[in-house]
Amino acid sequence: MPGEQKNSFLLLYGSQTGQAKAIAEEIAEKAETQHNLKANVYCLSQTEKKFNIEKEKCVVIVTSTTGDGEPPDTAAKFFRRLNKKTLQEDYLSNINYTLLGLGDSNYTNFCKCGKAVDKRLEELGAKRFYPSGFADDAVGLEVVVEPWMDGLFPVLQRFLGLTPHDSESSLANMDNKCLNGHVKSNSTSDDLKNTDSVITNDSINISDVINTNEINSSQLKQEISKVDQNLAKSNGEINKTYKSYSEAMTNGSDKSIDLIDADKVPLSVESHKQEASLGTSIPPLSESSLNLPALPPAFLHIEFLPEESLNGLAFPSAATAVTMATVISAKQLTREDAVKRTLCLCLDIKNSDIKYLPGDAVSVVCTNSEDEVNHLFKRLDISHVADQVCKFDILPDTKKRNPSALIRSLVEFTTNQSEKRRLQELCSKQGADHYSKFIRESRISLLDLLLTFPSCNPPVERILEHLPRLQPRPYSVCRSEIEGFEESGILSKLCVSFSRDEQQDDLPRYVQDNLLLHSSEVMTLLESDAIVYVCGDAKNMAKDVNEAFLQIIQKEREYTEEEAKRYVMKMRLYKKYMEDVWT
Ligand SMILES: Cc1cc2nc3c(=O)[nH]c(=O)nc-3n(C[C@H](O)[C@H](O)[C@H](O)COP(=O)(O)O)c2cc1C
Repeated sequence: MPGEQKNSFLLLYGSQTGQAKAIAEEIAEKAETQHNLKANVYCLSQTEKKFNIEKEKCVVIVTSTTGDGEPPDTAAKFFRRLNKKTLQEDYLSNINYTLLGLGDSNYTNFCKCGKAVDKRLEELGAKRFYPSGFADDAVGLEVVVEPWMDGLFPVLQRFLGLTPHDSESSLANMDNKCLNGHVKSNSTSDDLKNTDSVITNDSINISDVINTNEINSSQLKQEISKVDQNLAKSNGEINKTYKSYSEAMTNGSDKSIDLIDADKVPLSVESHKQEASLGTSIPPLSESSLNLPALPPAFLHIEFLPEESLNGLAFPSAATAVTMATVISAKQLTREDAVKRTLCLCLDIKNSDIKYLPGDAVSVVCTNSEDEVNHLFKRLDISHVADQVCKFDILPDTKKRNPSALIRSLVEFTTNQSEKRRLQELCSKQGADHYSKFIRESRISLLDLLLTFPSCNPPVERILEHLPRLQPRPYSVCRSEIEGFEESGILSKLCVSFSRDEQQDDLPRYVQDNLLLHSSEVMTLLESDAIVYVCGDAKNMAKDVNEAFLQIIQKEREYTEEEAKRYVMKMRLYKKYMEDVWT
């Protein structure tokens, strides 16, 4: 834009739940602090107010996809403007852009919004100065985001005519037009079993793990005594990342090994040798060819607390203190052959202060298995302090609280050279595929990693930097009270669907069936300014409900599918179609 600094570029984000925004902010921060670049960051909703894309020279867009392949609410206006049929073919011929799409391959329309914007920009003459990337939440956004971001800066510097700090552009590594994080197959135990041909002497296998009883813990002990600290018996937090090794490695195979109960180990070693090999087929890389992410400084400090301060720590989002409830009955709602079992649990909260209304959410705090926690304590050699209470603090002068990627941070604490090498490979750009396959898709946990790399002995603070807090599980409160609303006239009509109950075939099983059954009434309501609230499962219910509305509009008003879609899109835009959905 006229008057802009030479090193500046426009950075736009479209975000529904905050991830694209956070990534855009990270790009802006890195651009400024590490690459002498200046990002002018705006939400896509600020189109025409803060920026006019057609007047820009260099634009970076980060956008997610929501609903059933829809743009985030904040990007809807931008999206509509961009899709105007009246725009000339060369409308954006002056701009140069790149795009990072966020999505989730569990959804049918993976990264639909990012892909549509990318395509439309190209159609309107915009030039892609750096390959667009599409990151998949199902396997971890970082698998694509990190290398994409790393490669972006040198290209931006060159593009803006600045001297790059690092002329080594990763463009060379990106021979595709787009960097696509959509993982097509799921890595299973079979994938791992079938790696015979690639197992080398370098491979790390389970027999190494199990036979290595001697863990070098001196470093850890040193670290612990240095900060004179205790560890809380925060088993939830410590244990959150643990998935049983057997689950991760053999995926339900009857040969599965049981690491859950430490006392039940020793494990059946031989039959699992191959399953446990991690990333063995990465071609040998020279030290200098490994492009590892920089390791940020540690930021966590641990402090003793007196015994009496145990418990009472509220969850940030909780409206009440955590209280104990007794399960007084449990009834299975689903049939025996149902894919998923649903239970109706009755909890006794007589002795608690909890009061609730329909619409509130009650969260259940599920603890982790004590055995798993103990196993991790044992591996970290901290069992002797595990029952003591402690407080974590971010060290003063910490600029950024994001830890480095877990595996990257483990490298420096690994003494065995071949293990170290394997970890380095797994966190290098070149090892990204293997990271996806052997770590992320196989759902390898922290404990799995530590067991697989026995010479890796990180101090506990570095581990804690990576562990997410144990999250409470929210359940919506609903009571039969709502029927009272109908009786008292607050509700003029109530239609309910009980999809899991045994019922006659001709009755509407799902909410979408009920909508279609009342098609004409629903259409009348839509036209009299009704607001639709959709709440629940995103993948099936919200998608099918959206489809039911499209059908109703087409049927009742003889609209084409395109027109019906525009109708619903408009409702979304004017907040007449609201979703609170999750997967
Ligand atoms: C309700 C909902 C619907 C979603 N629909 C899609 C979809 O249709 N296609 C897709 O690729 N990802 C979909 N996603 C995944 C998001 O795009 C992905 O999680 C992304 O990282 C979210 O970024 P944001 O926080 O910036 O919105 C959906 C996520 C949610 C919560």
